[in-house]
Amino acid sequence: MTAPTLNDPDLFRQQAFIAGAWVDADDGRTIPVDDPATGAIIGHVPDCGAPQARAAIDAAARAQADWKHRPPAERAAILMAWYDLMLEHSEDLARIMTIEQGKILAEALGEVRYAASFFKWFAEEARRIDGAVLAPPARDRRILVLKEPVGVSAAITPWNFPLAMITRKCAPALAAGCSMVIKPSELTPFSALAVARLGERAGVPAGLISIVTGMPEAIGAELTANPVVRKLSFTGSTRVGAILMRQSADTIKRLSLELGGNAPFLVFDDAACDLAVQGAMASKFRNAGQTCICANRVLVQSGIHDRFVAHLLDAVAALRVGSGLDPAATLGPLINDAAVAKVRAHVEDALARGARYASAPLHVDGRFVSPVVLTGVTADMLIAREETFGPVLPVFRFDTEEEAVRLANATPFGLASYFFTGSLDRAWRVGEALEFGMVGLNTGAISMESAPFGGVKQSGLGREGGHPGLDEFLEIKSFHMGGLGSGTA
Ligand SMILES: NC(=O)c1ccc[n+]([C@@H]2O[C@H](COP(=O)([O-])OP(=O)(O)OC[C@H]3O[C@@H](n4cnc5c(N)ncnc54)[C@H](O)[C@@H]3O)[C@@H](O)[C@H]2O)c1
Ligand SMILES: O=C[C@H](O)CS(=O)(=O)O
Repeated sequence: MTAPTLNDPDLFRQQAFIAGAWVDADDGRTIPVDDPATGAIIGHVPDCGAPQARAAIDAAARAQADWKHRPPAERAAILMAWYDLMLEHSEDLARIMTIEQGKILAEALGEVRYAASFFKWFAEEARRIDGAVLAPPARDRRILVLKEPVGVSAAITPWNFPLAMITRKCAPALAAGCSMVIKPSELTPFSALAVARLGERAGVPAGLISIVTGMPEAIGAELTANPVVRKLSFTGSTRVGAILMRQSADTIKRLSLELGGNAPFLVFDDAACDLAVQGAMASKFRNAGQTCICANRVLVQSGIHDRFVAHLLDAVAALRVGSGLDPAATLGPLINDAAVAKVRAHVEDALARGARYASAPLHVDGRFVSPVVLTGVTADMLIAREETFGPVLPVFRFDTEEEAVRLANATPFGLASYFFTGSLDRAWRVGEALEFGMVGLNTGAISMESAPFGGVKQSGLGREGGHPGLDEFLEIKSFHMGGLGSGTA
């Protein structure tokens, strides 16, 4: 076993965090976790089942009964202490993330800061959860609109951003006065356990959050069926999101679903070419292409196509594939062998249907995959219809704006989209015509704690981040007072 070398070894936890205690699985079973770069086992976590998930839910209910009455300033102070501890331990958190998920250390550090920012932003907002007093409908009536915490919430999170996808849920939940039971991906549990340890140090009350590690089906079944859980926040594939939605129906849970994407990236003739190349590189190759919002289809207008591709190839040629711990690397390994197989299948299918390599051909070494640019890509190819989730940039050619928007929208997904143009008129037309939850105009960077993040169609329900992210954990109560002034009140 090759556990990460840390400044604070206490942050590398190989036990689940349930009801304020660090525990093994009831039956002692564990799950190995490997380093995507080497395949070496870095450690094991408990394979907890439904009973331990139930214990976490019961503890969350007990803790939330008090937490919801804590003054917002007290809740905010704990979230800010958690924020400070995340930044203080950012190097260790990044190292754990790189070793279990594979992303290059610089990106892991970026994720730690991005993840921590949700604690700060929602600590500030915890003090501003106000309701309303309505204009009285009659002399003897008064109506208050109260905002109250949903109650016990659950979160199920993916492997590709193992810290940010947790804090993007946990921060608003606690700010709103809720508690949360978290099931991280079995592929990247150590980041979740480390941030829970810091939460414990920050003063998060015992039981308010739990990290239940283990294979997903049994834990997920409990989190979705247990009526004490009033809210499920899921980030992951659309396939699993649909399963969880069905499983949550019997108890009518509030749902936040952050699901898959198939982002179009449009480059019009009047775009600033270098800016568009920078945007494509930032969007496509972050986390080796393993992000829900990365450019999955790059559509380039005929007049700029060849110039854009030429500049793009220069930028791609500068990428360096290697271990995330190698300071010279800019592309880490993919998460597992299945991810590599999907990338290979997409490239082979595209080539078989007429696409061509513009870059060097695909080269695979274990889970290290070379960056590839394909041209002559068309809508009938797998790479156009599915998330590739790897460092392959497919270039489509289009002639008219109408054709570009039609092609962009021709997907059941609607998460992120991007377009580059120098025309203000086109910016409004295309920005409003794109059927996606998020649009980047002349930028490939659209993730920040203050802006609502989420998708339409089969990319999900609800939003995370910003004020909508807080509303996901609040209920509205209309409080009607009658008989006032009658001497009976
Ligand atoms: N929209 C977003 O914000 C966002 C962010 C990150 C990732 N994603 C999407 O997530 C996917 C990649 O992440 P992934 O491979 O971890 O997704 P995944 O759906 O395979 O797994 C996500 C989580 O769900 C759990 N899970 C799997 N099957 C389950 C079941 N039957 N019951 C309960 N839980 C179950 C997993 O253990 C994991 O914790 C991609 O599609 C990506 O687009 C979306
Ligand atoms: O993979 C999806 C993540 O939500 C991307 S980001 O961390 O929000 O940029």
